[in-house]
Amino acid sequence: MNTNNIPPKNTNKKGILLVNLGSPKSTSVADVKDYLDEFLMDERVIDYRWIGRALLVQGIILKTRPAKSAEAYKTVWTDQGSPLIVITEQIKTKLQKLVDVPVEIGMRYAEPSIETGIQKLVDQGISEIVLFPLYPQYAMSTTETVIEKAESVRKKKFPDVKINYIQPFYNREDYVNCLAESIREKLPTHFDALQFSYHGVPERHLYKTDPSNTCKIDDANCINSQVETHNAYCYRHQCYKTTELVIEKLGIPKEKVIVSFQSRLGKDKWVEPYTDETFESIPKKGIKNIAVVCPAFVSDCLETLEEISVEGKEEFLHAGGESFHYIPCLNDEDQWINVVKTLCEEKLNQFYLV
Ligand SMILES: C=CC1=C(C)c2cc3[nH]c(cc4nc(cc5[nH]c(cc1n2)c(C)c5CCC(=O)O)C(CCC(=O)O)=C4C)c(C)c3C=C
Ligand SMILES: [Fe+2]
Ligand SMILES: [Fe+2]
Repeated sequence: MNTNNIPPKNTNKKGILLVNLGSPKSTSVADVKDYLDEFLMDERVIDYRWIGRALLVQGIILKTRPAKSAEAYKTVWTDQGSPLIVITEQIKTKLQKLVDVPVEIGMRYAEPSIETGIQKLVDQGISEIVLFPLYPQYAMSTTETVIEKAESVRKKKFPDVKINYIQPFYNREDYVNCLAESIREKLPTHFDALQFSYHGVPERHLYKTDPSNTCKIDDANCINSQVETHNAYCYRHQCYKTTELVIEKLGIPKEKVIVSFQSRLGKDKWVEPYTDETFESIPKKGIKNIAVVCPAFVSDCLETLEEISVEGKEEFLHAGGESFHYIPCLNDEDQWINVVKTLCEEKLNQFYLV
């Protein structure tokens, strides 16, 4: 019996699961179609009732998009596979050298799945997992669907496993410092504007996930909101907050900064301004030399390497722009891996407190 009031040491084996979005198995049209089917049939991505979602995704989008997306994937694919998965593996390898618990990766869509990742940890005797959704800002279509999926897998297949989830880190000082430093190192000497292009979401998602019902998608009731419950769940607020904190560290005035949202899909209204429209309009306003960074992504992927660095650049130059400088994501930079380590260790320690 423990008589000295010291809690018994928690000797359960612990591990880390890094979770990213996922990519198709290959660049074949069939594999891209399977991937898009799983991704877009997620009710937290296309949030229509099942029948509406199936009509839109399987009846319309999957008829033409897989072929187009497969061509795009071919332009970024590496000998090791999809950049997103290769880079997530690199993050894992570097993190593994810094922590004394096993690290695995899992993808929300396709393979290696979240279930595969948890299974690998369980096979090593682990029963307490820190799961890290690799998204700085919260969104229903990213953080929330990862947690939902992991909980459903856990309940069905691993009921004795405990999972602690790392929360969005969009405003953490260590993350902001590391992003600012990474941008500073890569900024060209001359630029008219630094553009922060975040992945877009439909405006409807913001209303849906706002527990405070106060978001009006404007400055006062979104960007500058002081309502904590709004701020904790508003993707748009968090994107603007990351931007504000990073440019403050960089000492770049607001007037030299553009925030925009990329990769919209379908006919719904998505969060504005749209990145592609910005690329087409700003050269006419005299902004001809830009640097672009994409902080919704921690690892480079199709949406940064093709949509921004190739297509976006073409759009901008075609519209009269003179220089377009893409700033890569944090990928496996050492300072970022240290932030990942700190976030994981904070959550690992919480297992000892319960
Ligand atoms: C970083 C955060 C992301 C959010 C928010 C997000 C929302 C979202 N995405 C789609 C549709 C597509 N996204 C696609 C690719 C893609 N999306 C993200 C991240 C977020 N998505 C990443 C990292 C990637 C790249 C994956 C890769 O393999 O490199 C695609 C597939 C590619 C294509 O066909 O263009 C689609 C489709 C929606 C509808 C949505 C929110 C509702
Ligand atoms: Fe996406
Ligand atoms: Fe908001």
